[in-house]
Amino acid sequence: RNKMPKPAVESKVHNENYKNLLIPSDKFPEYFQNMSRDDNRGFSEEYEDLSSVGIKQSTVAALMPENKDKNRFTNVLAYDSSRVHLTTNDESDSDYINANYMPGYGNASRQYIAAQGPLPSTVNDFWKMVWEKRSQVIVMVTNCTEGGRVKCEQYWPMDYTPCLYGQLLVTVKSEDKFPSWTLREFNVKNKTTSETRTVRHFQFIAWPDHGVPTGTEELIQFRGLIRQQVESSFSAGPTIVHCSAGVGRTGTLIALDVLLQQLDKEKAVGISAFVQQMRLSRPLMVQTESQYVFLHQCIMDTLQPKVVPKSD
Ligand SMILES: CCc1ccc(NS(=O)(=O)O)cc1
Repeated sequence: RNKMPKPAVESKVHNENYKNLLIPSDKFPEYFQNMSRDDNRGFSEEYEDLSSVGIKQSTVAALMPENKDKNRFTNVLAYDSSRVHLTTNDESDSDYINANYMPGYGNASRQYIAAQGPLPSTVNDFWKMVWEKRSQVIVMVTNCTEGGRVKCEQYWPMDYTPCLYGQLLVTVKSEDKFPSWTLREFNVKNKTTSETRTVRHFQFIAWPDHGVPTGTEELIQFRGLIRQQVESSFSAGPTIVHCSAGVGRTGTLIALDVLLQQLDKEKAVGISAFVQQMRLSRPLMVQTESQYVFLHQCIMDTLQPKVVPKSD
Protein backbone atom coordinates (compact mmCIF):
# COMPACT_ATOMS: atom_id res chain seq x y z
CA ARG A 1 0.00 0.00 0.00
CA ASN A 2 1.35 3.46 -0.82
CA LYS A 3 2.35 5.07 2.44
CA MET A 4 0.98 8.57 2.94
CA PRO A 5 3.77 11.12 2.40
CA LYS A 6 4.95 12.49 5.71
CA PRO A 7 3.84 16.11 6.25
CA ALA A 8 6.61 18.57 5.57
CA VAL A 9 6.88 19.40 9.24
CA GLU A 10 6.11 16.42 11.44
CA SER A 11 3.97 18.12 14.05
CA LYS A 12 5.09 17.21 17.51
CA VAL A 13 2.48 19.46 19.05
CA HIS A 14 -0.97 18.38 17.93
CA ASN A 15 -1.55 14.76 18.71
CA GLU A 16 -3.93 12.79 20.86
CA ASN A 17 -1.62 13.14 23.83
CA TYR A 18 -2.28 16.85 24.10
CA LYS A 19 -6.05 16.47 24.23
CA ASN A 20 -7.37 17.63 27.62
CA LEU A 21 -3.88 18.38 28.86
CA LEU A 22 -2.00 21.55 29.51
CA ILE A 23 -0.50 23.27 26.48
CA PRO A 24 2.78 24.99 27.35
CA SER A 25 2.90 28.67 26.34
CA ASP A 26 5.85 28.12 24.01
CA LYS A 27 3.95 25.34 22.21
CA PHE A 28 0.62 27.21 22.02
CA PRO A 29 1.12 29.06 18.67
CA GLU A 30 1.95 25.79 16.87
CA TYR A 31 -0.90 24.02 18.69
CA PHE A 32 -3.32 26.80 17.67
CA GLN A 33 -2.13 26.58 14.07
CA ASN A 34 -2.63 22.81 13.99
CA MET A 35 -6.11 22.99 15.52
CA SER A 36 -7.06 25.67 12.98
CA ARG A 37 -6.16 23.50 9.97
CA ASP A 38 -8.87 22.33 7.54
CA ASP A 39 -11.34 25.01 8.59
CA ASN A 40 -10.81 24.64 12.36
CA ARG A 41 -11.16 20.86 12.24
CA GLY A 42 -9.24 20.30 15.49
CA PHE A 43 -11.34 22.88 17.35
CA SER A 44 -14.57 21.47 15.92
CA GLU A 45 -13.73 17.90 16.97
CA GLU A 46 -12.60 18.94 20.45
CA TYR A 47 -15.68 21.15 20.95
CA GLU A 48 -17.99 18.35 19.77
CA ASP A 49 -16.38 16.01 22.33
CA LEU A 50 -17.58 18.40 25.06
CA SER A 51 -21.25 18.13 24.08
CA SER A 52 -22.09 15.22 26.40
CA VAL A 53 -20.18 16.41 29.48
CA GLY A 54 -22.43 16.74 32.54
CA ILE A 55 -25.73 16.45 30.71
CA LYS A 56 -27.04 13.47 32.70
CA GLN A 57 -27.14 15.38 35.99
CA SER A 58 -30.42 15.96 37.82
CA THR A 59 -32.44 19.21 37.68
CA VAL A 60 -35.23 18.21 40.08
CA ALA A 61 -35.52 21.62 41.78
CA ALA A 62 -35.57 23.50 38.46
CA LEU A 63 -38.45 21.36 37.23
CA MET A 64 -40.65 21.64 40.32
CA PRO A 65 -43.96 23.36 39.41
CA GLU A 66 -43.30 26.37 41.67
CA ASN A 67 -39.91 26.91 40.03
CA LYS A 68 -40.62 26.32 36.34
CA ASP A 69 -41.43 30.01 35.64
CA LYS A 70 -38.11 31.01 37.22
CA ASN A 71 -36.24 29.58 34.22
CA ARG A 72 -35.80 31.85 31.21
CA PHE A 73 -35.19 28.86 28.91
CA THR A 74 -36.58 25.35 29.34
CA ASN A 75 -33.28 23.89 28.14
CA VAL A 76 -31.02 25.85 30.47
CA LEU A 77 -31.75 24.54 33.97
CA ALA A 78 -29.62 24.67 37.12
CA TYR A 79 -28.10 21.29 38.05
CA ASP A 80 -29.13 20.27 41.58
CA SER A 81 -25.56 19.39 42.60
CA SER A 82 -24.10 22.88 42.12
CA ARG A 83 -27.12 25.19 42.32
CA VAL A 84 -27.25 28.25 44.57
CA HIS A 85 -29.75 27.87 47.45
CA LEU A 86 -31.60 30.93 48.77
CA THR A 87 -32.81 31.05 52.40
CA THR A 88 -36.54 30.53 52.95
CA ASN A 89 -38.86 31.86 55.66
CA ASP A 90 -40.98 28.74 55.77
CA GLU A 91 -41.52 25.40 54.07
CA SER A 92 -43.80 26.95 51.44
CA ASP A 93 -41.05 29.27 50.16
CA SER A 94 -38.74 28.06 47.38
CA ASP A 95 -34.95 28.24 47.67
CA TYR A 96 -34.52 28.03 43.86
CA ILE A 97 -32.75 30.44 41.53
CA ASN A 98 -31.37 29.57 38.09
CA ALA A 99 -27.72 29.91 39.14
CA ASN A 100 -24.80 27.54 39.76
CA TYR A 101 -21.50 27.80 41.60
CA MET A 102 -18.43 27.58 39.34
CA PRO A 103 -14.87 26.58 40.22
CA GLY A 104 -12.06 29.07 39.75
CA TYR A 105 -8.33 28.79 39.09
CA GLY A 106 -6.43 26.00 40.79
CA ASN A 107 -9.59 24.09 41.68
CA ALA A 108 -10.67 26.87 44.03
CA SER A 109 -14.35 26.04 44.48
CA ARG A 110 -17.25 28.49 44.31
CA GLN A 111 -15.18 31.38 42.95
CA TYR A 112 -18.05 32.39 40.65
CA ILE A 113 -21.79 32.11 40.40
CA ALA A 114 -23.02 31.65 36.82
CA ALA A 115 -26.63 32.87 36.58
CA GLN A 116 -29.30 33.55 33.98
CA GLY A 117 -30.30 37.20 33.49
CA PRO A 118 -33.11 37.99 35.95
CA LEU A 119 -36.74 37.79 34.82
CA PRO A 120 -39.31 40.32 36.12
CA SER A 121 -40.39 37.64 38.61
CA THR A 122 -36.86 36.83 39.79
CA VAL A 123 -35.27 40.26 40.26
CA ASN A 124 -35.86 40.17 44.04
CA ASP A 125 -34.42 36.63 44.21
CA PHE A 126 -31.33 37.85 42.30
CA TRP A 127 -30.68 40.61 44.85
CA LYS A 128 -31.36 38.19 47.69
CA MET A 129 -28.63 35.95 46.19
CA VAL A 130 -26.21 38.90 45.90
CA TRP A 131 -26.78 39.69 49.57
CA GLU A 132 -26.87 36.18 51.05
CA LYS A 133 -23.76 35.00 49.16
CA ARG A 134 -21.94 38.28 50.08
CA SER A 135 -21.06 38.97 46.44
CA GLN A 136 -19.50 42.38 45.83
CA VAL A 137 -18.94 42.11 42.07
CA ILE A 138 -21.61 41.52 39.40
CA VAL A 139 -20.45 40.97 35.80
CA MET A 140 -23.15 41.39 33.12
CA VAL A 141 -22.18 40.29 29.62
CA THR A 142 -25.38 41.17 27.77
CA ASN A 143 -27.57 44.18 27.08
CA CYS A 144 -31.08 44.21 28.53
CA THR A 145 -32.45 44.20 24.98
CA GLU A 146 -30.68 43.11 21.80
CA GLY A 147 -32.19 43.17 18.33
CA GLY A 148 -35.53 44.20 19.80
CA ARG A 149 -35.60 41.14 22.08
CA VAL A 150 -35.52 41.26 25.89
CA LYS A 151 -32.42 39.40 27.09
CA CYS A 152 -32.43 40.47 30.73
CA GLU A 153 -34.69 42.50 33.04
CA GLN A 154 -33.05 45.73 34.24
CA TYR A 155 -32.58 44.81 37.88
CA TRP A 156 -31.05 48.09 39.06
CA PRO A 157 -32.62 51.63 39.28
CA MET A 158 -32.99 53.58 36.03
CA ASP A 159 -31.65 56.73 37.72
CA TYR A 160 -30.21 57.82 41.06
CA THR A 161 -33.50 57.27 42.90
CA PRO A 162 -33.20 54.32 45.34
CA CYS A 163 -35.31 51.24 44.51
CA LEU A 164 -36.47 48.51 46.90
CA TYR A 165 -36.02 44.91 45.79
CA GLY A 166 -37.60 42.79 48.52
CA GLN A 167 -35.78 43.81 51.71
CA LEU A 168 -32.84 45.36 49.80
CA LEU A 169 -32.72 49.07 48.96
CA VAL A 170 -30.43 49.65 45.97
CA THR A 171 -29.04 53.07 45.07
CA VAL A 172 -26.86 53.82 42.02
CA LYS A 173 -23.86 55.79 43.37
CA SER A 174 -22.02 56.14 40.05
CA GLU A 175 -22.22 55.13 36.40
CA ASP A 176 -19.27 55.47 33.97
CA LYS A 177 -19.83 54.66 30.29
CA PHE A 178 -17.01 53.55 27.99
CA PRO A 179 -17.15 52.38 24.33
CA SER A 180 -17.44 48.65 25.14
CA TRP A 181 -18.49 48.60 28.80
CA THR A 182 -20.27 50.52 31.59
CA LEU A 183 -19.07 50.51 35.21
CA ARG A 184 -21.51 51.17 38.06
CA GLU A 185 -21.32 51.30 41.82
CA PHE A 186 -24.39 50.32 43.85
CA ASN A 187 -25.09 50.97 47.50
CA VAL A 188 -27.17 48.07 48.90
CA LYS A 189 -28.92 48.51 52.23
CA ASN A 190 -30.63 45.64 54.04
CA LYS A 191 -33.86 47.12 55.46
CA THR A 192 -34.08 44.39 58.12
CA THR A 193 -30.62 44.90 59.62
CA SER A 194 -29.67 48.37 58.26
CA GLU A 195 -26.36 46.84 57.12
CA THR A 196 -25.06 48.58 54.00
CA ARG A 197 -22.62 47.25 51.38
CA THR A 198 -21.05 48.40 48.13
CA VAL A 199 -21.57 46.24 45.03
CA ARG A 200 -19.68 46.95 41.80
CA HIS A 201 -21.30 46.27 38.42
CA PHE A 202 -19.27 45.57 35.28
CA GLN A 203 -21.39 45.46 32.11
CA PHE A 204 -19.87 44.53 28.72
CA ILE A 205 -22.16 45.95 26.02
CA ALA A 206 -20.47 44.76 22.80
CA TRP A 207 -21.05 40.99 22.74
CA PRO A 208 -23.73 39.60 20.42
CA ASP A 209 -25.75 36.67 21.75
CA HIS A 210 -24.47 33.25 20.56
CA GLY A 211 -21.42 35.05 19.10
CA VAL A 212 -18.16 36.72 20.03
CA PRO A 213 -16.98 40.33 20.40
CA THR A 214 -15.39 41.92 17.32
CA GLY A 215 -11.89 41.62 18.76
CA THR A 216 -10.18 40.04 21.73
CA GLU A 217 -8.53 43.19 23.08
CA GLU A 218 -11.60 44.86 24.59
CA LEU A 219 -12.75 41.72 26.41
CA ILE A 220 -9.23 41.01 27.71
CA GLN A 221 -9.06 44.62 29.01
CA PHE A 222 -12.57 44.31 30.55
CA ARG A 223 -11.51 41.08 32.28
CA GLY A 224 -8.45 42.88 33.64
CA LEU A 225 -10.63 45.51 35.33
CA ILE A 226 -12.69 42.77 36.98
CA ARG A 227 -9.61 40.80 38.08
CA GLN A 228 -8.14 43.96 39.63
CA GLN A 229 -11.37 44.60 41.58
CA VAL A 230 -11.77 40.98 42.73
CA GLU A 231 -8.16 40.81 43.94
CA SER A 232 -8.56 44.02 45.92
CA SER A 233 -11.81 43.07 47.66
CA PHE A 234 -11.09 40.63 50.49
CA SER A 235 -13.69 38.49 52.30
CA ALA A 236 -16.04 38.96 49.38
CA GLY A 237 -18.25 36.16 48.17
CA PRO A 238 -18.34 34.66 44.67
CA THR A 239 -18.23 36.93 41.62
CA ILE A 240 -21.67 36.75 40.00
CA VAL A 241 -21.51 36.51 36.19
CA HIS A 242 -24.64 36.56 34.08
CA CYS A 243 -25.84 37.17 30.54
CA SER A 244 -29.26 36.12 29.25
CA ALA A 245 -29.23 32.31 29.63
CA GLY A 246 -26.08 32.43 31.78
CA VAL A 247 -24.11 29.87 29.77
CA GLY A 248 -22.61 31.14 26.50
CA ARG A 249 -21.13 34.57 27.16
CA THR A 250 -21.04 33.85 30.90
CA GLY A 251 -19.07 30.62 30.43
CA THR A 252 -16.67 32.27 28.00
CA LEU A 253 -15.95 35.19 30.37
CA ILE A 254 -15.39 32.91 33.40
CA ALA A 255 -13.11 30.63 31.32
CA LEU A 256 -11.14 33.64 30.08
CA ASP A 257 -10.58 34.86 33.65
CA VAL A 258 -9.45 31.43 34.92
CA LEU A 259 -7.29 30.55 31.89
CA LEU A 260 -5.44 33.88 31.98
CA GLN A 261 -4.64 33.22 35.66
CA GLN A 262 -3.44 29.72 34.73
CA LEU A 263 -1.32 31.11 31.87
CA ASP A 264 0.22 33.68 34.21
CA LYS A 265 1.03 31.22 36.99
CA GLU A 266 1.84 28.03 35.08
CA LYS A 267 2.94 29.31 31.64
CA ALA A 268 0.49 26.76 30.26
CA VAL A 269 -3.28 26.43 29.66
CA GLY A 270 -5.79 23.60 29.61
CA ILE A 271 -8.81 25.06 27.79
CA SER A 272 -10.78 21.89 27.09
CA ALA A 273 -10.19 20.62 30.64
CA PHE A 274 -11.60 23.80 32.23
CA VAL A 275 -14.62 23.97 29.93
CA GLN A 276 -15.33 20.34 30.89
CA GLN A 277 -15.05 21.30 34.56
CA MET A 278 -17.54 24.16 34.07
CA ARG A 279 -19.99 21.90 32.23
CA LEU A 280 -20.06 19.55 35.19
CA SER A 281 -21.58 22.52 37.10
CA ARG A 282 -23.87 24.12 34.46
CA PRO A 283 -24.99 23.07 30.98
CA LEU A 284 -23.76 24.63 27.72
CA MET A 285 -21.03 26.72 29.38
CA VAL A 286 -19.23 28.24 26.33
CA GLN A 287 -22.29 27.67 24.16
CA THR A 288 -20.89 27.91 20.63
CA GLU A 289 -17.80 26.71 18.76
CA SER A 290 -17.06 30.34 17.84
CA GLN A 291 -16.85 31.18 21.57
CA TYR A 292 -14.58 28.16 22.10
CA VAL A 293 -12.23 29.25 19.31
CA PHE A 294 -12.42 32.85 20.60
CA LEU A 295 -11.01 31.67 23.95
CA HIS A 296 -8.01 30.19 22.14
CA GLN A 297 -7.60 33.45 20.16
CA CYS A 298 -7.57 35.40 23.46
CA ILE A 299 -4.68 33.21 24.68
CA MET A 300 -2.85 33.69 21.34
CA ASP A 301 -3.29 37.48 21.50
CA THR A 302 -2.06 37.51 25.08
CA LEU A 303 1.06 35.54 24.11
CA GLN A 304 1.62 37.46 20.88
CA PRO A 305 0.14 40.97 21.32
CA LYS A 306 -0.72 42.60 18.00
CA VAL A 307 1.72 45.32 17.03
CA VAL A 308 -0.12 48.60 16.40
CA PRO A 309 1.50 50.37 13.39
CA LYS A 310 3.02 53.71 14.46
CA SER A 311 1.16 56.67 12.95
CA ASP A 312 3.59 59.19 11.33
C1 LIG B 1 -30.89 27.94 24.14
C2 LIG B 1 -31.04 29.00 25.15
C3 LIG B 1 -29.92 29.99 25.12
C4 LIG B 1 -30.21 31.32 24.86
C5 LIG B 1 -29.17 32.27 24.86
C6 LIG B 1 -27.86 31.86 25.10
N1 LIG B 1 -26.83 32.81 25.08
S1 LIG B 1 -26.13 33.41 26.47
O1 LIG B 1 -25.95 32.28 27.43
O2 LIG B 1 -24.86 34.02 26.06
O3 LIG B 1 -27.08 34.43 27.03
C7 LIG B 1 -27.57 30.52 25.35
C8 LIG B 1 -28.59 29.57 25.36
